[in-house]
Amino acid sequence: YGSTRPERILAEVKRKATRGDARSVVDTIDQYCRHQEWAMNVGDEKGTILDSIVCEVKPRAMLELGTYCGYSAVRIASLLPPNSRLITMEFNPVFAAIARQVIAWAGVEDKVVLIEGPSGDWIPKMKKEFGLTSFDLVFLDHWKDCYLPDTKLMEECGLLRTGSILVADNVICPGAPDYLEYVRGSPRYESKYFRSHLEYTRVEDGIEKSVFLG
Ligand SMILES: O=C(NCCCCc1cc2cnccc2s1)c1cc(-c2ccc(F)cc2)cc(O)c1O
Ligand SMILES: [Mg+2]
Repeated sequence: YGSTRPERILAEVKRKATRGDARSVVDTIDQYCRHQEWAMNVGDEKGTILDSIVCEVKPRAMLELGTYCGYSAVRIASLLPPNSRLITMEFNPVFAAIARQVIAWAGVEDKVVLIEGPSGDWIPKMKKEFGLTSFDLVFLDHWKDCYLPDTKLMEECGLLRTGSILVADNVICPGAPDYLEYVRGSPRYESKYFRSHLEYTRVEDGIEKSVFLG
């Protein structure tokens, strides 16, 4: 029987990473995905860009769309100030089950809430479910054709405030052209592109950072 890629990544984390050491979990996954088998983590190069934005913003309330194995959730959670929380959303229950274990192994489970299901269903009920006013920072890393509709939905649901920051992975590869056109063309956003590469490859990719102006 074949294990899944996320299961093999979890096995590698349990074998090689130090329990409670988020950095070692991140490095173990990067090593494995660079040298053994590619996987769609944001990766070390784009991860460094994400780290710098998280450190600059110091979000109290952060949302991640697209958990996968929990790589970026661990990366982000390890940088969050005390009393802040990352809500990360995953559609695929198999990925979510693996991510919960990776997050626990890294010892950041008290900063992370993992929710399962499609973003379109969850976004309208997040304020009530989590007693939120708005998100300080949102990392978009889920279906690329959902970046734009979900951004509009977050605006409509009042989940963005003046100064909220959107960080979008993969705006070049696989690409999110409609999203890019929107945030770059809208007077309600101040957008900036950080050129990088698709995780573990030489293919061009990048991260778009967009400040909501209200
Ligand atoms: O698809 C990607 N990520 C999204 C997985 C969608 C799952 C979810 C949907 C959904 C809906 N609602 C709530 C939560 C969620 S989670 C992705 C793909 C590549 C890639 C793949 C092949 C390739 F040749 C080149 C790049 C690289 C990346 O960095 C990616 O992030
Ligand atoms: Mg991605």
